[in-house]
Amino acid sequence: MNIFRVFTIEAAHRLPNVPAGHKCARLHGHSFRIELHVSGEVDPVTGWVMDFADVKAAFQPIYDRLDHHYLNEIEGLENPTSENLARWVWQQAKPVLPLLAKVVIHETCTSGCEYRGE
Ligand SMILES: Nc1nc2c(c(=O)[nH]1)N=C([C@H](O)[C@H](O)COP(=O)(O)OP(=O)(O)OP(=O)(O)O)CN2
Ligand SMILES: [Zn+2]
Repeated sequence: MNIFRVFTIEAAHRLPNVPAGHKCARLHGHSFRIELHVSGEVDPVTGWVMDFADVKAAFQPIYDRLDHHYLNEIEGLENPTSENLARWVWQQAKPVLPLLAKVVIHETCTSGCEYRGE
């Protein structure tokens, strides 16, 4: 069974390695939507894989590093594309959420990526 919890962060970034003149080289911001997907067996007593509240609690310190921050200043996010953000979130969250199965980043309403840790 797969469960998920959705988080929204407000954050600024710029992409340092895009071609000259690319709009994303300029400082701008997004309301990034971050989905954490957790997979496991449904416990027959609780009826859940894990408590959504425990997903939230595990992610909170990571969330606090991202929300209302300039992503480029965060170690490991010097080039904060959606892809690199997904991998960074995975690397931070997997140790505290061992059942983590997928990270989905929505950078805008229409663009984003999925990462399963490969
Ligand atoms: N593969 C990726 N491509 C782009 C990324 C990225 O992280 N990975 N990021 C950007 C920019 O940060 C940009 O802010 C988002 O891109 P885009 O979807 O083009 O944004 P718009 O909302 O401006 O799209 P329009 O439909 O053109 O208005 C760029 N590419
Ligand atoms: Zn952007």
